[in-house]
Amino acid sequence: MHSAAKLLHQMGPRHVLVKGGDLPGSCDAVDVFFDGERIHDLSLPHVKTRNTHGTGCTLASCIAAELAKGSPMLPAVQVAKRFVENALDYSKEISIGKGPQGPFDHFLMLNRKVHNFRKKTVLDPSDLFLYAVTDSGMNRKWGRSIEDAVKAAIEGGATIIQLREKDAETRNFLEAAKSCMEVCHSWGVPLLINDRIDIALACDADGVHVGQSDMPVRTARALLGPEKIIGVSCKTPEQAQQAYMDGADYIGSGGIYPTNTKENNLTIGLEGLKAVCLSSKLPVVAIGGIGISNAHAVMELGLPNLKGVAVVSALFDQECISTEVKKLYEVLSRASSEVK
Ligand SMILES: Cc1ncc(COP(=O)(O)OP(=O)(O)O)c(N)n1
Ligand SMILES: Cc1nc(C(=O)O)sc1CCOP(=O)(O)O
Repeated sequence: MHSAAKLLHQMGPRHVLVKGGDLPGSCDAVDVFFDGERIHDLSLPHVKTRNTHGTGCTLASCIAAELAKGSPMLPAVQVAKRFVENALDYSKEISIGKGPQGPFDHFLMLNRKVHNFRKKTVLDPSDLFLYAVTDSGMNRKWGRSIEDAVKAAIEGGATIIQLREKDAETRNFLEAAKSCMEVCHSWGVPLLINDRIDIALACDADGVHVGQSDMPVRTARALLGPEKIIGVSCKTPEQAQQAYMDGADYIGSGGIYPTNTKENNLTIGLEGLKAVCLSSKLPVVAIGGIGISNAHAVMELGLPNLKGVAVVSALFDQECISTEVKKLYEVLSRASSEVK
């Protein structure tokens, strides 16, 4: 497929997409996209069905529609591929006619609206505006419980919370997570768990945040189901494209600035953040070394899918958490009203 894509490219088109959905013996439908420089293997699970009549036309039309909306080529292809996969899954039980191939339901979106079948949007992207990420070491240093730190962050205006408790013992972590869930839900603020899918399941958290070397997004989705939020860390456009393909709900991208909170963390800077935002349709939250003094510079990039900042030490390594959250909220509000 790679060489076919390269040979086709030599004939003149700027981009080539070779479809591999019907390759025998593969559990994934792998398509190959070539832009003249890089080959991208686009892989989604293969939907087993005889109802495939019309998939090629739908794929091409969906790519054209995304391009018309202003999307670059690769994200347009990825959106179209996801759409076709959803539509195949949706149409797999249809039984019309007796031939070897059945129809693909082209009225998927309409029918979804009629039957209220649309996948629930689990994350409101505006929740990423002021994302507070806890740290057990900082709480210990200031003599606070996780619950008190979370309560103070929410009182100050945090819009989403992540429990990032790297050295907590499982039993203690679970108990704390359960109490934080009560606090968060009484305020209507989503609570995510860093890395630990087991803790998220056990306390019925709103979702998880995973890194590139943690549980893969697709496995996390299979374990958590469609209703939970999954965030994934991305430092490169390739990772951001994959995050969308894998079904993540948002991207955490950093380190924007150097940080003392995470050891040996690669700083990607504002340029790296921009590249990640531009290469994915997913909402993005910036992380790493962000605080009151530099949050404005991040948000003034004015990228439509950059929805907020995620912060650890500038909130939790401080004497009064709620005061720092309030100050940061003001900086972010000012920056976002300026770029609108
Ligand atoms: C919002 C957000 N973005 C990025 C990260 C980093 O996650 P990860 O890469 O898994 O690193 P650790 O947090 O596990 O050190 C995050 N936690 N939150
Ligand atoms: C947890 C984390 N992830 C990062 C990434 O770049 O993915 S940077 C980081 C630490 C952020 O802490 P602070 O706000 O104190 O700099």
